[in-house]
Amino acid sequence: MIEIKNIHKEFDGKVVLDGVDGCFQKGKINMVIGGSGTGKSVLLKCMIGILKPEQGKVLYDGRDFVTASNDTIKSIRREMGVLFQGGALFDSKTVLENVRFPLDILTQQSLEEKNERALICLQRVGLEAAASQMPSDISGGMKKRVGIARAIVMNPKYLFCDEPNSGLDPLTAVKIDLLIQEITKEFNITTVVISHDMNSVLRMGEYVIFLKEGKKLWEGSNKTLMSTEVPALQEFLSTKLH
Ligand SMILES: Nc1ncnc2c1ncn2[C@@H]1O[C@H](COP(=O)(O)OP(=O)(O)OP(=O)(O)O)[C@@H](O)[C@H]1O
Repeated sequence: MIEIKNIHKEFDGKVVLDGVDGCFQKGKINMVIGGSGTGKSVLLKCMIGILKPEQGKVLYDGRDFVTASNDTIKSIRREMGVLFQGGALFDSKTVLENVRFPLDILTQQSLEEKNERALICLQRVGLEAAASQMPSDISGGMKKRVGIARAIVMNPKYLFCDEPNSGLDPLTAVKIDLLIQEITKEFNITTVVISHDMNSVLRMGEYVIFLKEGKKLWEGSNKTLMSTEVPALQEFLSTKLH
């Protein structure tokens, strides 16, 4: 479980996150939604330690990431998998080398062990046949799958996905959502997904927080989302679902 408490973040006096709370459960797809510029990516960056909030706590199963010692930060980082927007693959590495990369920098395993683990993860996303291909030779959907394989290669407890569907056609988007859902359940991961895609939110958002201008204005499940009485969320939904 990840709990965020009273997160504040500002840049040059401009408040971007204003006291955001949330509780992201294990084995569930937790989603952060909201319009453009409302602080979703900044929240994700505060959660994974790319940015430091001025105030607030990010508790990983009770361990506060914001004030943790370097050793605790390192061990929590090893428990995180991140699927970056666009996949963020290294163009000069093969698919297998991309998936193996976290093992190369974070473990002392032999090359054989690392390749074996990377191949298992590639199999899990249905891409073992593409192991020796270069990222430039595979489709956008395949790149996302490689990104997912890389994100799970360290057996994470926590998985973060930033706009996993961006740039994908609707059918491929559904397949990527399904894969993220299956992996979350199969390995009992606390998964946090930032999304613009309402189809995706309605399909899989077991816990959803809605941000507007850096504040959390609503939280609930995909089942209760459409009956919200929060005007800002109603307005957001009306622009997304015509
Ligand atoms: N490093 C930074 N320095 C200054 N301002 C920043 C920085 N990062 C983000 N911001 C500002 O914080 C606000 C929130 O940005 P953020 O990227 O979190 O929005 P978002 O909700 O993810 O939007 P989108 O859906 O368009 O990606 C924006 O006004 C943005 O300009």
